[in-house]
Formats: sequence, C-alpha cells, structure tokens
Amino acid sequence: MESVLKKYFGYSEFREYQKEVIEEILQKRDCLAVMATGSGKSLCYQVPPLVVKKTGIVISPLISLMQDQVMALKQRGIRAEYLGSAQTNSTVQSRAESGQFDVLFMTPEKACLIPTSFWSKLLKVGISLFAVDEAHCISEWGHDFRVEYKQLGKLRDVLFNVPFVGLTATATEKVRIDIISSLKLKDPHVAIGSFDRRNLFYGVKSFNRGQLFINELVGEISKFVALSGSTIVYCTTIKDVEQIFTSLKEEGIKVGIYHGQMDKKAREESHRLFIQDELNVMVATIAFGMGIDKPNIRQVMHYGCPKSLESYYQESGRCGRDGIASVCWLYYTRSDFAKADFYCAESKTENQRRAVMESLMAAQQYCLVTTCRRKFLLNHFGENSSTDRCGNCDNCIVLKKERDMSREAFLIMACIQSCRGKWGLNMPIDVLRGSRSKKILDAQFDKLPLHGLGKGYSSNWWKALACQLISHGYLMQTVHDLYVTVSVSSKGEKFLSSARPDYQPPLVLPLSSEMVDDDKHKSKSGEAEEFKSLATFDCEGFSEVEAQLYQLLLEERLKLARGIGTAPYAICGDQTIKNIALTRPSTKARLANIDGVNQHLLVTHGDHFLQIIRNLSQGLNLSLDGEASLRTAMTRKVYSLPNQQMNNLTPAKFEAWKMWHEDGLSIQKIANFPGRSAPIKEQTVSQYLLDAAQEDLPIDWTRYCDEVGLTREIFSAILGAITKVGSTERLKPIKDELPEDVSYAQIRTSLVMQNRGISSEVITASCQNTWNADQLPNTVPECSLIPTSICSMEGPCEAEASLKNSVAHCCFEKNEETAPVAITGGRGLKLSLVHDEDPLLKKRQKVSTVEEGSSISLKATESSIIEWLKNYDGVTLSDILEHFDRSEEESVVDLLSCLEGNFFIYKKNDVYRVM
Ligand SMILES: Nc1ncnc2c1ncn2[C@@H]1O[C@H](COP(=O)(O)OP(=O)(O)OP(=O)(O)O)[C@@H](O)[C@H]1O
Repeated sequence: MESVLKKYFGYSEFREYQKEVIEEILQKRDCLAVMATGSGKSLCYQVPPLVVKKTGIVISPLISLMQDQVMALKQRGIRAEYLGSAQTNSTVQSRAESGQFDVLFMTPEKACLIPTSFWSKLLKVGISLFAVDEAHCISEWGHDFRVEYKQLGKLRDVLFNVPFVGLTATATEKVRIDIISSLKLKDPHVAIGSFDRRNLFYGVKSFNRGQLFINELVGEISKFVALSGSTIVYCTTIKDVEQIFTSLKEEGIKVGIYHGQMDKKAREESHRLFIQDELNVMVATIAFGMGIDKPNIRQVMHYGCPKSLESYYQESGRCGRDGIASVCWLYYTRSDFAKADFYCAESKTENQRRAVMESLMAAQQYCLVTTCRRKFLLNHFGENSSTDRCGNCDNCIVLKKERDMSREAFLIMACIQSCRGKWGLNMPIDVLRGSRSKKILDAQFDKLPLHGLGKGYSSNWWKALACQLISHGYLMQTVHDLYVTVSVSSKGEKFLSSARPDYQPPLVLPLSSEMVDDDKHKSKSGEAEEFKSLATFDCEGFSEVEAQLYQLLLEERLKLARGIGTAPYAICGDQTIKNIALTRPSTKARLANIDGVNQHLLVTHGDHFLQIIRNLSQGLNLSLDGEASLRTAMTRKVYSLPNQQMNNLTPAKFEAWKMWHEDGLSIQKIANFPGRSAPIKEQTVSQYLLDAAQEDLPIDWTRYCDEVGLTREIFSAILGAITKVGSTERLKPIKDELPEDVSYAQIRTSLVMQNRGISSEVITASCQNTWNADQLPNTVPECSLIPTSICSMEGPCEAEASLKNSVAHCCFEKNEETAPVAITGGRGLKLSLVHDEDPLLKKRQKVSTVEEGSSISLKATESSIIEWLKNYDGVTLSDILEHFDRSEEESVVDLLSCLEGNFFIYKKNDVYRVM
C-alpha cells in the first residue's frame, strides 16, 4: 500500500481513515466512508486497484468530474478512463472489459444499462472494488438526490464477492442508513471522519447592495488573486454574477463566468480554463458545483447568504482541498433572509417547506452569531467542537466589542411579549421604532407604552440584537408552514420578571458587525485593517526570495501543464511546489523524496524540473539542497589535501576530517551539509574520520566517542565480542555477539582505538548508555583471551569489572511476546537486546536471523540490492551494508540514491523497501 502511495501519488503517509478503509477493501469488505471534502476519500478507491492489479469501478455523478479525475490519474501514470455519454472513444468499453484499466469511472446510468456480459467478462479478469462516489445522491434525504443512483443496488447481485464502497462528504445518520441499504452493503466497515476543515478560515460580513460595495469587493479580490491564487465567487442570482464578473473584468483580472443560462459549451470552456489555472477567479451561481475537483482553490466568497448551511459547507468546502490554508468569506444582506418564499417555491408538502425554512434559518443564524463560527458549523452537523474558540474564524480572531445591552434587551423582549408572541421580528421592531403603519394601528400596538422607545436604532440593529438573544436562549423561534414566529423563552421571562422599566439586570453581549456599523463605534477603514492580514500569502517558513522562487515555480508548472494540455495541479500540488521551493533539490533522489513527487512526474518531468530549480535558484542566489539554518550560517569550503603521503585518504575523507576537526561540525551536520548532491550517511562520515585517524591525523577521541554513542560499557562489550570471535576480519560475527543496538560504527571505532592503543579512559564517564548491569552481555572472556593490546590498557572500567564477575556464556534471545529472556548454557548464542516497541529493530532482527550462518561476502549492484530487498518488508542501511559487505558504504549509498531516484525502491523512516 505504501509503495503504491509513493509511486503513484508521491505521498509518504496515509491520512486519517485512508489506511483502514483501504485495508478493509483489500480484505474484500464493504465500506462506507463519510469524510469531509478534501480529506482524501478518492485515494480509498484509487489505491486498492493498484495494489491488487485489478480494475476498480468508480461511479461518479458528473461527466466533468470524471474527466478531471481521469486527467489527473493519467498524470500519475495510472491507467484510467471513463464510460458515459460523453465518451467518444469507442474502444474504451472493450478495453475496459478485458481489464486494461486500473480505474474505470462510470455514470450511474451507464453502470445500470451496460450489458451483463460486460460485467461477466470483467469479473473473469477481476474487479478490485465497486465504489460509489458522492453516495449521498442515493438518498432522498440527501441534498443531491439522483434517481439513477437508486438502481445501483441491483449490481450487488451481479458483482457478488466484489467489495462495494460508498463515499460521501455529507451524510446524516438517515442518509448513511439509506446508503447502506440501497447499496446492499454487507456488514460494512463504516469510517466517519470529522467535518472540521481546519485549514479553512471562516468569516462573515454584512453589506449594502450597490456598485460601491462591488468596487470594494473587486479591490479585495484583486489583492487576494495577486498573492494567493484561485477564487470562486458564488452569487445567488445570475444578475449578480454578471455584475461582479463585469467589474472584475474591467479591473483586468483573469475572470470566468458560469451559470445555468449559459450554453453547455461555454460552461465547459469556462470550467476548463479555471481548472487549468488560465483564470484566477470564477464568478458563478451554484450551478458551478459538485464537478469541481481542483485542489488549489484558495478562496470561496459567497455574495449573498446561501439557502442552507449544508450547501454553504459544501460550496465553501471547495477551497483548500489540498490542505493549504484557505479562506471562506460570506457576505450577506438582511434581504437574503427574506427569501423563504423563493426557496420554498418548489416544495410540495408542508414538511418539505418546513425543512427549507429550517435550513435557511440555520444559515441566517450562522451569519449572525458572534461566537466561534467553526463550532457553530460543527454543532450543526452533530459534531462537538473541542474548543469554544477555534482561532481561525473572524469571531475568534477579531475581538468583538461588548457592552451592557440590558435596556435594549428588555425593550425588545417586553415588546415581543406585548405583541403576544404571534409575530416574527418585524412587527415588534416596528412597534419599538414608532411605526404607525396600518397593521400596527389595526392591532392598536401604537397604544403600547413601548411604542417608539427604540427609535434610536435601525431595524437591522434590532434584528441583530434579537438574533443574539436567540443564540443566548432568551428568545426562541418557531417554524410554521411558511413563516417563523419569535417568542420569549423561559430564560427570557426570568430576565423580564427581574427587570423594571427603570432597572434591568446587567446583560453584556458582543456587538455583531451590523450593530457596530450602526452604532458608529467603528470606522470603515478600521474594519478593512482588521481583515487585511487574512488576504496574504501563507508564506510560513519562507524567506522573501524563497517566496519569489515559489511564485516562479508555479509559473513554470503552468507552462509545463499548458504544453501537455493538462491542469497544473495534475502535475503536482501547490504544497509539493512549496516544498521544492524550500528544499531546492539538486538530484532526482532528492526530488523523489519530496512529498507529492510521484514516479511518473520524476520520470517524465524530473530532468526538466531539476534544470528549472537550478536556474531559478541560481538567479535568486539561493543554494541548492538548502537547509535554511545551515545555509545562512556557512558556505561550503573547498579543502585541498596536504602534501604528505596519505594513501587511503581521498579528498572527500580529508574534507570530512577538516570539517569535523577544524570547523567543529558534528558528524550529523557534515552528513547533511548543504551543497552535497545527496546527503551521505552519518556512518559514512564516521568511517571517513576513522580512516583519517588511521592516517595519523589527530582525532579528539572523547568527542568522537560521544558522537557515535560509544560508552565504556559498549566498548568493553565489543572488545569482549572481538575476543570471543577471535578474528577481526569480518564485522558481522562480532556484531552477532552484541546487543542489537550496538552499531557497526561503534564496532569500527573500537577496532581502530584498539589498533591505535587508545584507552577507554578517553571516553567520558558521563557518557552512559541505558544498559542495566544485569542486561550487560556476559561475553567478556577470561583475561588471558583478551588480545595483548587490550590487556595492556590501563585498568578496566567499571563495567568491565562488573562483567568479569558475571556468569560466562549467558546470553539473551528475543522473545516475540515478552521482554528479553535470559538463556544460559548455550554455546555461541546470539545476543540481542531488543526494545520490543521499536519496529526498526524488529526488522533488523528479522534480517539478521535470516542471514545467520551466511558467510559469503557479497557485492552490491542495482539488481542484487533490489533482488535482496524483495525478501523483506523494510531494511535499514546498516542491514544492507551488513549484507553487501564487499562493497564500500559510499558506493552502496550511491546505488541506493540511484534506485530511489528511479523509483525502484523508496525510503520511509530510514527503512528501504522495494516499490
Ligand atoms: N495521504 C495523503 N497525503 C497528502 N495529500 C493527500 C493524501 N491523500 C489525499 N491527498 C490530497 O488531498 C486532496 C484532496 O483529496 P481528494 O480529492 O481525495 O478529497 P475528497 O475527500 O475526495 O474530496 P471531495 O469530497 O471534494 O471529493 C488532493 O489534492 C489529494 O491529492
């Protein structure tokens, strides 16, 4: 699974829920995945076909959506196609039935109408899964019910034994049950993710219709586009779409238009241009909907309140699908809330009308809340938010002004009560504002003592206050067929009973933006200032030139995409480009290591990318393979070899020694020094230093032992193992005598120290390892067996002394279930102190077990490494070095880089695996 993920998608980690769903599908279990938009549901059906190498069928509701997905999959080297009315290639169906595609998309109509012979032929070659994307369309309770989806359950009997998978981003419990029964899912694995889109900022503003506001909006959008990229502006009417489109166009912005009255061709063209980044902004009605699969939309604006919170969540959720910070702004006017009649027009029953009204009320409430908007949204979808302040919505980041509104609250609540709770908000507010309309006179509300007492505030101000009182539980709304009434709740009654016209208990409430505007507490420019920071490019961790490089790389990706007629995001995501701008890889191996770089990208465009990175970095004076902190701290020096004769010291070794000895760099820093074509292993650097020592160059042994983690105890154990083995010709038998966590670097160091007569006294006593005395290997032999050079050392260290008193020939073997077990009496048994929780050690253990007894020295070649790696589920570099012990570490590392760069192998957590 993981090699498929890296090879085809370029990612190194699965996201939450992906792995479990894929594993269940591979076990042939039916699944239902309810995961937020952009959470990565597609991967759940894209990976299994590539793992089992059998076609996966995916039902998708829209041709445009299928076409975009096919385009993106092809860019990853995945054999994908679609079947549906728009498919002009007549060979697709016959190629599909012989299993020539990894992923085959179909409309529900096509899946139901295609002859059964198609399925039987395909079943013969094998079907890995039958996935139904946007599965909520199956349910009449869902917001996008599609009658053709209902028929899909029939295929359950035809595709017996094929795992069925339903995927959706929005599903209430009712819809979930409907999906399971309609698709006839058998004991499905249900994965329900969070609806929280943490990378999305939510904000709401009220506005007054008119060109003045549109100009302001256009200004905001152009600032945003210049910094951050794609924006969608959703409008509630075609008139608004046209007006905003024209204004943006006049401003010189690359803008597209999309609505239901355009002809199909024009709509498709608009869609294509936006997807391919040829347009920066799309102004559209919600007709520009479900088919948008573009992951790098950075902003979704709603010009007008949407009809429900469900549709708002869906529409706003189209931004930031790649996980990068993105923003969702909703602009509303009070008149948006009076559209119930319009939205209810198509509802036939009272229940349906009530549902529409309730949805609209929830959207209205979302606009008006002064508390955390994310929490409000999540609560609406039945999910609890872990915090009251998300820190990523306007209400959380802009401190709302608060003030005591007890008098105003008293007035409106008392007035609602006086009007006997039979009205919506308009009547009591008109009464408070002193209206003498016919309705008021007829009801004799002009006689009420409260009449005219609220003249000082606008009608919208009172509505905003009422909304606050609703969300704080003082007032409540009741939905009737086509109207809503507002009444005082028991909490409100309590407040009223403890208040008098001249005294009210304090009631401090935050001022919503409408109230602030009305109160004239805040200037217009003040508000613009507050939100300015949100429309900035998210350049965390970027220097100014790196941000420049990022923009240039985006342009290069666009050019490349144009050249091959695809969307830039299909080549690689924005996050991948960010990582490239930050690390500026100089070799294919380094490029391959970047998250999001897949094999197809590397093979097809790798050289081109490397060339661009090199040129652009050079132009901007940025080093390649950069690590910000190191890069600024130092520049790479060129060392020349001293004149003296040093047969075994190559320039690379000498350079490493100089960097360590003279510049004081650690082994780790030298290994990762920027400017290398690829980082070398720390073991390689430590070996270089040992080689330098053998050439009589001075080494600070105390510092060196500290860096390679050689303690006196380990040193002593190694000497013991050397004596026991009786030869230093090969390191493996010595290593086998030692605990797993003793490294080759430590063994080599001990050998060189032994050769050069360096005493263990040089090792700082404080350099302790974690072995307990009773865990220490009891391999220290009788003193007489220790080679003279060791015996000549000045006095044994504490550990050596304690070892001498221990029982000889006692060792530990790894017990899979429990802690290490002591086994006595064995001869030459392996000693393996295993930390059970460390999976890497387990892997090494597996390898060394297999290798036991092997005494043939092997040389590494590309094919021998691959062949050998095939036998294991993950092997570390030291395993490889141990196995191919006739090859120099440096050349093994080079070979591995090469294999990695060509996607034959991949590395994760320092473990190598075959693709
Ligand atoms: N494991 C992963 N690591 C990094 N990125 C990922 C991973 N899985 C998916 N993505 C990326 O996340 C983005 C959204 O994924 P995807 O299109 O599958 O979302 P989705 O849940 O299907 O959304 P929607 O409901 O809108 O269809 C894509 O750009 C995808 O490449």
